[in-house]
Amino acid sequence: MSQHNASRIPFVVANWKINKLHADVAEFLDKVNGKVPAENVVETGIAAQDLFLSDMVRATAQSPIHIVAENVHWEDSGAYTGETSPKALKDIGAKYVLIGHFERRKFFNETDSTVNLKVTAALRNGLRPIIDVDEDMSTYAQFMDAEPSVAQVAAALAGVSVDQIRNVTLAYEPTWAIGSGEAASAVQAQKAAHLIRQTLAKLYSPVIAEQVRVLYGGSVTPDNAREIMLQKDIDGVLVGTSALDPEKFLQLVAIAQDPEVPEFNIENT
Ligand SMILES: O=C(CO)COP(=O)(O)O
Repeated sequence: MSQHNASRIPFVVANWKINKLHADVAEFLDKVNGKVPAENVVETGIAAQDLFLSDMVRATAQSPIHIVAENVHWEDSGAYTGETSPKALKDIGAKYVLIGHFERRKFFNETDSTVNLKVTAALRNGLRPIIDVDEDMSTYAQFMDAEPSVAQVAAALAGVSVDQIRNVTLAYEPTWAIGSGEAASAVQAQKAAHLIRQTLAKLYSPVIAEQVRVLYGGSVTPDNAREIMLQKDIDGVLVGTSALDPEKFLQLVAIAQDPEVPEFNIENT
């Protein structure tokens, strides 16, 4: 993982989806504040519902944890009832935004073209996109061609400049692994991350491809994270269920910090 390139600091991102209430958010942050490493060692982010983000920015003001939105609109302002402006997210102190998550594609009709509009809107406003690319079982069979993932990467990044790509993180999340308890194997995840990196090399350059972070997401737990994070092209994890638990979140961060260490002891944090 990141030891291969200094710009690829390991990154652990929690995606809470819509699973926490106000009091749960405060309790979680109380438990992890002061226990995550500096952001030049492991970067950490927590994605939550928009309505909690301002409170979370305040609660983590003294912490390196970054606050992540789960979605964003592609226009900065205007008559778009119910949407969230990228300008407003930047204004409240959000740093990253998830774009193109499989659940957004499945339940809210997001397409490659709306993903691309959102990516460019985020970058225009100084937000860093974490772009999800997925793959379903039927395409996995022809995985070495892996056109869907490759096509999603290319479509999401249309119009993204060489300067902007440095602020982009990609996340490979196979649809069948999300919430299923069945993560991709480390080898499968590595193959996909490598393919994403090859796509970046074609779109930009081999040097840039080595500088962009690629995460894995889908049923990551403290038990399987170590092997996944040891893979050469994987720079971190995007975690749903396990990251609802503050202790597991801290375990994942500790693994990202040093995946070679076999056992993590929470007492040592
Ligand atoms: O969707 C995910 C992260 O974005 C993964 O969710 P799970 O970790 O619950 O599989």
